[in-house]
Amino acid sequence: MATLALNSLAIGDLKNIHLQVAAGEIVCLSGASGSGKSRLLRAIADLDLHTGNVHLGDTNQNDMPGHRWRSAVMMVPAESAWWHETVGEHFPERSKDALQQLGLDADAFDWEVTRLSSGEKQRLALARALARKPAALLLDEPTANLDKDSTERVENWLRDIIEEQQLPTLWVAHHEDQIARVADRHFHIVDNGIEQQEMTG
Ligand SMILES: Nc1ncnc2c1ncn2[C@@H]1O[C@H](COP(=O)(O)OP(=O)(O)OP(=O)(O)O)[C@@H](O)[C@H]1O
Repeated sequence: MATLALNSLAIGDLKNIHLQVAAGEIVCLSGASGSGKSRLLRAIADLDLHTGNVHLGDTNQNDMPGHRWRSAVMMVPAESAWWHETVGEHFPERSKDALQQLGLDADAFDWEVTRLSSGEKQRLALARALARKPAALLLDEPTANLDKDSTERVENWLRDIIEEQQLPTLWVAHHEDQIARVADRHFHIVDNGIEQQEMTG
């Protein structure tokens, strides 16, 4: 049950970012294309050089080896890389629950990754990330390739897990209606910083 805290974080054009995401809270981040949303997530995941501090609970990002930090503060990028031939090889164990809850065929573990549609890849990337039991989540447009039904199914699945496992979550989203459905708070990138928005609905 930890808070994810950004203090004076700076990367690219984004400067002096301060934000605390509480355990179980979903903070949505929006901004124009190229405004730095993905780079901000990459800085928090310690994938790109940045200045400032990121803490998960009492742990400073700088005090933990990068690979351990990234398995705790798990980023799901918009486009995931797949290292093995079949889907199942990317998972520590073959629990079919997540697949079914995401509306995927229970046999998907045996499929070759190349056979997956972009929407299936996106759902599997989420299932793969959650199977590793992270302590915080960074989601980069997690439903970008999904139709309306799949989007709502994935939103509900994520919200349940985030609540149940009390994961502080930063969720990059473009659509106001999605933000209204999932966000506890919403920030928009303005003038190289983030500005809290009023929640609608
Ligand atoms: N490694 C890098 N070094 C320097 N500049 C970079 C690097 N990666 C991305 N950029 C630039 O930083 C800016 C922000 O990119 P980013 O991918 O974070 O935007 P974004 O807000 O996520 O956009 P979109 O909504 O289109 O995905 C862009 O101008 C991009 O070209």
